[in-house]
Amino acid sequence: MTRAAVLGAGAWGTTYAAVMADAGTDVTLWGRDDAVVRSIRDDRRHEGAIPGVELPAGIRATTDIEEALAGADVVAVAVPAQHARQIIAPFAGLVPSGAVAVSLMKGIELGTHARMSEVLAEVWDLPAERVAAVSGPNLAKEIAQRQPTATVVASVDAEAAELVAAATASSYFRPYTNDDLVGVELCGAYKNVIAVGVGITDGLGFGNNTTATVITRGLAEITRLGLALGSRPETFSGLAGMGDLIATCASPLSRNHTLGSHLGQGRTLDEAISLTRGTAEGVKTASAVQELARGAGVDVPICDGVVTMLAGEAPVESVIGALLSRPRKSEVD
Ligand SMILES: NC(=O)C1=CN([C@@H]2O[C@H](COP(=O)(O)OP(=O)(O)OC[C@H]3O[C@@H](n4cnc5c(N)ncnc54)[C@H](O)[C@@H]3O)[C@@H](O)[C@H]2O)C=CC1
Ligand SMILES: O=C(CO)COP(=O)(O)O
Repeated sequence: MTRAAVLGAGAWGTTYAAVMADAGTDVTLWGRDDAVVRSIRDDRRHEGAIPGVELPAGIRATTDIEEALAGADVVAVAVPAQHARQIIAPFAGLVPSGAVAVSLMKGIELGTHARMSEVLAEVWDLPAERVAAVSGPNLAKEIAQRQPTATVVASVDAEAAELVAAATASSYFRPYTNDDLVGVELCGAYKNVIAVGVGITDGLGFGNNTTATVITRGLAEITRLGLALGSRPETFSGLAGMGDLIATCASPLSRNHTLGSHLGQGRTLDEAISLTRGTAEGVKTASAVQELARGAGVDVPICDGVVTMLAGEAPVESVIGALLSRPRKSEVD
């Protein structure tokens, strides 16, 4: 039986541990908060992150990192992307050699522009074939209720991807594998920026045409940047690309979408953050993606607009006006 550790007992770490337990994997969930861990262990609940859900009996929960990592074949990490490096660094000597480290996170690190699997590999000194990322249309609350969905397990190593896929496959969760790690991670991080943008237009009261336009042109710029970074074109029309954009940009469960809609309704960024429960990665990742795109010489107008609106540097209406009045061009260039 595969043994797994999931680090980070927020909405996604807890849900992913539940998926693993339902898939028959021997899973231990590590969290820093004693009360949360006790509630998961004793009451099979995490009301703060996934209210109303009874977790499977198979999840062990602990605040003891050594206990969580002992003998793990798979180590999955779900903490806020901008803090991941600092959170996981102390565990370097405890990750079993040969384990596959999996990023469940959807962000790009500010300053370094590193993808989260790169952070795991660097901090834990892992070879590329022991690193993977999971990304797709995976709103935690729906999955915790065992609603059907699919996801993508990406790794340059087919065996590593298959190990992770097998450890999570169940009657409601279908993992596909993909060797385009760069593309899959870029999609997961960048869709959060686009979801903030869609949220803003929702908050302004615009309808489905606007949503579809931002999603579609958002996908065009994600694809443009991804291809410049060496990704495969097919990844962007897949589950991690179009699939996750649809889920996140359409759902009120999305924290990025929710945060954007508060901004569109005229709230400040601080107000929007405090009204949005949980981690909205798009806020910091927007600047990281913008810098990454500048370095690659790629035009990312929606991301630029989101960065400007998040910084409060111009009224949202004028940023949208500027986007619409850019010089006309061919759709397919
Ligand atoms: N919630 C969702 O539907 C999904 C989230 N993700 C990604 O998963 C990542 C985590 O998101 P969520 O679990 O939703 O966020 P969350 O805000 O629900 O939970 C974050 C967790 O990280 C923990 N944490 C923060 N600082 C810590 C520290 N210093 N040491 C230990 N733990 C610490 C918090 O206590 C919390 O339990 C993000 O990158 C997000 O984009 C990916 C797919 C779905
Ligand atoms: O990644 C997600 C769905 O796939 C969750 O989106 P939010 O982080 O915006 O809630």
